[in-house]
Amino acid sequence: MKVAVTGATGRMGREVIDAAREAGHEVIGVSHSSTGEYAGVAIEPAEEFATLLEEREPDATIDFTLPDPSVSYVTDCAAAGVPAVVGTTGFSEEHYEELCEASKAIPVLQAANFARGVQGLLSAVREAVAALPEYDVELTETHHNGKRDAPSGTANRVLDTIDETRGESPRVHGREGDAPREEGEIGVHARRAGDISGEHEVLLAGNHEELRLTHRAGSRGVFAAGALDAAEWLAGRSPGWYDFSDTLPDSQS
Ligand SMILES: NC(=O)C1=CN([C@@H]2O[C@H](COP(=O)(O)OP(=O)(O)OC[C@H]3O[C@@H](n4cnc5c(N)ncnc54)[C@H](OP(=O)(O)O)[C@@H]3O)[C@@H](O)[C@H]2O)C=CC1
Ligand SMILES: O=C(O)C1=N[C@H](C(=O)O)C[C@H](O)C1
Repeated sequence: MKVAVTGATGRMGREVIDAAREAGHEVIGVSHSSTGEYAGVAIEPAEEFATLLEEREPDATIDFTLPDPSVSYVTDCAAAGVPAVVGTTGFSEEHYEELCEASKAIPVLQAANFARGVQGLLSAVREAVAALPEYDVELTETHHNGKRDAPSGTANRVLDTIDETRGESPRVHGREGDAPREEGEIGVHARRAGDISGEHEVLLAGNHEELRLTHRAGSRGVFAAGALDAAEWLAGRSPGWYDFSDTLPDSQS
């Protein structure tokens, strides 16, 4: 597969390039900040991305950047007919609308977390919340000190999953003050420290017992591997909006 990697000099961009090279793929790096070479891969300037897509015709693009550049890259992919895998998080509603617009022309797969275990976490959370509707729920996510968006994209996905199961709950971010917990609220806590790749813990408590569901990524390589699998799966698909769960073995599609 020939794959273009945007945000090539970022933490995830470098990780995806390493994984793609390891798997024997042809890689085109794209960066807004530097050109040259990384791991034997030529890094092309972002302003030439649209031309590069037309001339080099990659099978897919993998993007881990920021919301605005991500939407811009995917819009160029739509114009050139190149499938887009998007790992970027922190999108607004307006960003999602633009990504959905692009998905009318090309297949787009956006996922807040490309670790396969997170699909297991989402299923476990759905089941636990359904089985224990009166238990208090608190969510804690922990990431490296360079992460910008909070709560994480994965945390937001977990919160949406809880809402889908037991109805919309008020979210209390980083609780403080002088009042007991309100019934039904969900506490959301974001920690930033060191080089932690990503940890999400859902705590359910009640009836003098606790249930803790935790996913911990051991390295960023986990996300890069999932994104590459998604790109291989997405290449050649029809235009549309796809979820990472669609690519996994027990999926119906
Ligand atoms: N879905 C998942 O599984 C995962 C998602 N993520 C998400 O991926 C995103 C990136 O994370 P991470 O790699 O740690 O972040 P980094 O800050 O390390 O990398 C982001 C890269 O985006 C590019 N960029 C920044 N500003 C601009 C701009 N104005 N125009 C174009 N490109 C720009 C830069 O690369 P360059 O200078 O080369 O252009 C930068 O290095 C985040 O949203 C994070 O939450 C992270 C891990 C896993
Ligand atoms: O920024 C990160 O590093 C990560 N971001 C994703 C998120 O926001 O959920 C996924 C993963 O936890 C790592």
